[in-house]
Amino acid sequence: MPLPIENYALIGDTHSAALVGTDGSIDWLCLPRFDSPGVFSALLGGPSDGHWQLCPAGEVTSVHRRYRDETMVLETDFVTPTGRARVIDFMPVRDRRADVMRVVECVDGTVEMRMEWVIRFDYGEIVPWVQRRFDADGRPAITAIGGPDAVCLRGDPLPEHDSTDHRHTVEFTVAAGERRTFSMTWYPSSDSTVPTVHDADEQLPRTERFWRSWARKCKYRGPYRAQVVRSALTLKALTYEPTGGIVAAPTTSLPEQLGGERNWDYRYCWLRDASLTLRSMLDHGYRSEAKAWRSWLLRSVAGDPEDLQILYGVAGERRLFEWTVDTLDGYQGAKPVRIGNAASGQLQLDVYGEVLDALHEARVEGIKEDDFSWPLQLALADNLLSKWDQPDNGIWEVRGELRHFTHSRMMVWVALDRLVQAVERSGLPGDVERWRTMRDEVHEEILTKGWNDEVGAFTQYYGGSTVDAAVLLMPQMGFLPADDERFVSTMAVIERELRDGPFVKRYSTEPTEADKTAVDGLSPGEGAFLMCSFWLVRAYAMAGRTEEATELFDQLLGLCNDVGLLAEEYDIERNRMLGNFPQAFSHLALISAAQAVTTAGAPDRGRVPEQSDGPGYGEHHTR
Ligand SMILES: OC[C@H]1O[C@H](O[C@H]2O[C@H](CO)[C@@H](O)[C@H](O)[C@H]2O)[C@H](O)[C@@H](O)[C@@H]1O
Repeated sequence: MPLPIENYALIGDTHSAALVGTDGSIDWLCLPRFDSPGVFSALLGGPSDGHWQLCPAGEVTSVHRRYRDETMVLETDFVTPTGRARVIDFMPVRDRRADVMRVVECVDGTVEMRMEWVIRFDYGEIVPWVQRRFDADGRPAITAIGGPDAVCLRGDPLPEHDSTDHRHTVEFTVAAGERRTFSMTWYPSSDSTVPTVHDADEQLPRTERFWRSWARKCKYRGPYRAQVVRSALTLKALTYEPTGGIVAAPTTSLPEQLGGERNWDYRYCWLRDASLTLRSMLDHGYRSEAKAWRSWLLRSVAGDPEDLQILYGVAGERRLFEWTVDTLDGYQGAKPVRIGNAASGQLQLDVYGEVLDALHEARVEGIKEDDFSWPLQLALADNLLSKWDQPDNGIWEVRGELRHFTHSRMMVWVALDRLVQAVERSGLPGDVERWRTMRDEVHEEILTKGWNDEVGAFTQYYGGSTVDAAVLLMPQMGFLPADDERFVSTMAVIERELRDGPFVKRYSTEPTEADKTAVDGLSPGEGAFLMCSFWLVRAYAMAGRTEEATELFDQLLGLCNDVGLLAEEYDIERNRMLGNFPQAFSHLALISAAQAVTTAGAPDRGRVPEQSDGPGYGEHHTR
């Protein structure tokens, strides 16, 4: 049985990433890319679907783990009755191959360790052909080959094969001061030679230097620096370095409802998620990531703008057909396990607003347009104008009826507004008269059709009677000021209908009296959506409700797991994380809320160097 989601930590090499449990087991890893088939898929089934466990053989009295300061190098300390062993896990920043390295150190006493390595390619389907061989340097290795993939395992001692269930296991003892290293390297099965081993003593400091130098660039200097940097590191770990694409999360099918069907594959680049990530990186000094993402975007959407998709593969791939892995039981039984994402074929008008807003922000930050980037925005504008008034699937990618979602309409306004600003402020060429007229028409339309007098709020969609947390973005996007009485009233309805303690649901998944069909076309029930809570923090801060903003933000920080990570959603009743993990949405929203709280409390804060004295993880977990 896989662990609770919050018991995992992430290691990565900006090509792919692995989840390591508090039990020392790597239960999720896809190689060579984020969206490649899993080589360890125990997370979505059981141990026999592939995992790599390294932990004490006997009783463990406690486990403590942390990232090595501002890096993605994980340290897990296992305390046992006979001593304390430390496992250091990391993925060296890549040159041409993919490695996972695990170092065991005995901190004190003596500890009997156990390693179990179960390698399965293609999401648990392929039991590979395993051999003991020697690499080019004559060192012993175990190689596993299946289809296009091969891996080799090195270390001392190497595990023994158990032919009954195709596991490899070994036990060994470490005494205080002793150290053992293990590594697993992925390579194409067509390579005839086994790659030589990389030296952990070189790779560890090199990997640490990479992450530290990246973290040092973060401009945020307020009381929440530790949490902001951890979130920024997580976003960087979700970036596919060769192309600049950013995945929404490194996992698929971690359920939004335990045992439920709301299981989706997030190992792709959503224009929405990536645009929001880019904005948050730009706000904190990461210009080169912003430029790389812009290039990814330009390449991905190049071609006929009519064919614009709302998500792409990490290298810009368009075919992301959704299918299910029926041989996997799903995370703690939540079936199906989905690969690919059918949302790629949806119409989501808000995406135009998010993309044009992020590119506007890049311009404001001094990233110049080039021969490709402004013509592309003009093409996006033409494309939007050909469909701007159609009903769509909305930000939440509903699989029910298409509607005029108020948030989508607002983001159409954002798209037009940023185009107008490009001409007015940056002197770029464009049909500004037309855009300005349409922008003002859409504004008026939302104020009329999105507003419901009886409810006293902007509703989820035109003609509806329920609310949606996405409307909290109105002041942030510049659509209405935070003290506008219609927004203040909408915020009150959202607090009443969707808020429970620090948690905010994105919308109600229950059918209503007025509308018998659940808006998302799925069976009811899901967790609270963490990004929505961070939006509320920001809305409070913008409305001058500083104390409420700070209090809510501190409570939300308390929901982060012991190493500062957040999933997409939270199960309020069971006090557990839900959904794909860690999710870019949650972390980018944390960064943006931290900035809002910091500057709302003291407008000159946020850029002033000072010591981090904010609350730590897990310290404010109250409802
Ligand atoms: O709620 C149903 C939809 O759920 C997923 O979409 C969510 O994740 C996306 C990636 O983070 C995000 O952009 C979107 O706003 C979220 O609602 C899933 O990917 C969809 O296929 C599914 O219909």
